[in-house]
Amino acid sequence: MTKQNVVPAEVVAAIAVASSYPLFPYPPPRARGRKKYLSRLELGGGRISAWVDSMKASSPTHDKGDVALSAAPPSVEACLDEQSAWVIRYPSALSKFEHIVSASKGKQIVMFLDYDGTLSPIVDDPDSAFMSDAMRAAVRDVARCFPTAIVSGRCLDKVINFVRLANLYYAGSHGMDIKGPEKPRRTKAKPVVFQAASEFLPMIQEAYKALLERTKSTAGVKVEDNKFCVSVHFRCVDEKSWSLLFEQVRSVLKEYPELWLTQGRKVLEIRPTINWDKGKALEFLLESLGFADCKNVMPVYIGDDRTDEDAFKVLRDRGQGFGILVSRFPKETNASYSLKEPSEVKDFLVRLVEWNRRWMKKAQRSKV
Ligand SMILES: O=P(O)(O)OC[C@H]1O[C@H](O[C@H]2O[C@H](CO)[C@@H](O)[C@H](O)[C@H]2O)[C@H](O)[C@@H](O)[C@@H]1O
Repeated sequence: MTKQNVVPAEVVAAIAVASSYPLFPYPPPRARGRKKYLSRLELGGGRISAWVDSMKASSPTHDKGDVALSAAPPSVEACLDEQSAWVIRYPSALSKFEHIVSASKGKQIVMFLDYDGTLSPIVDDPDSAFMSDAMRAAVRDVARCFPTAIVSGRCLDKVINFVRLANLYYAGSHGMDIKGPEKPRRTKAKPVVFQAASEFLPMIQEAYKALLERTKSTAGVKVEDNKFCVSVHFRCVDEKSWSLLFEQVRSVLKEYPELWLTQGRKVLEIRPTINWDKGKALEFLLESLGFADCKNVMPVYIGDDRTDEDAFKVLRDRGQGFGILVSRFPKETNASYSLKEPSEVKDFLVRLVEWNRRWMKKAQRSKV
């Protein structure tokens, strides 16, 4: 078999799509401070085509046919080169497992897990994004070994219902709604309940209703109420209607200058203009767990989406722990390692639990 034969068609397609839309590399261009997301003013006419291009490039995993959109798709060799260079830069967390655990020795691992695309595979219907029983068992076992948090764009209740595990920390609405277990295991840990954007709740609910109303003529759209943010899904919307949909969303945002627009995997996300994201939630949780200034903590964050980049960046800036990006395709990221898909996330968690068991046994034996 030649090298070319082993390139999966969807990898070629996805790289082609990503390369066709250079305006919005992954992660999206960063402006300082509050300009991180596009505000009302920045949603002016000139940006629409860029947003629509970015909508096309989001979540290529699910849209193999997108390759046809590219005027001149890159060659298979170019895709291969890019893929191999990327894997060298962001090696698989499974192949570097020994390296990862040896860096964790003597440190307290704290596990942060995104939900969609990390614990559950991406599916067309957001209400059917269930995690497998095997994944649930892996997360349950990890949470028995290390403090574990689920950090999601979903609203808190929804993500708790999907995961259905006690003794975990949950951060919903992109970290704006945080809840810890009733009885935290760590003695130093404070009971956690925190809402970063409560004053925005009436406005978000109003905007949610307006978005439902304004986008109802667009077939396939799904507007999801995530309590402190709203998701407008376009995964099932015909691509020809994307600019119209963007216009409809933009017309609502014009009425709410305190709300911002960001983008995830085939989803437009509307959220309050507060300086709070998954990275801030990670810091908040570390502090609540009593690890604020601790040198011996090893936070591990696994996520697949643009919003997870905020958490990866916090870890990079702290020089502590590491981020793992879940992606089958080359993407710019602040993570250090990669995993291809949720099934690899499960394998990684299972290995971590096994390693911890062996380590604990060894430690006990050496005490006797
Ligand atoms: O932070 P996350 O837990 O990753 O949540 C981000 C968004 O995930 C969900 O949407 C994504 O997954 C759906 C189900 O697989 C998929 O249909 C959609 O296209 C993806 O964007 C969720 O529905 C959103 O509300 C979250 O913001």
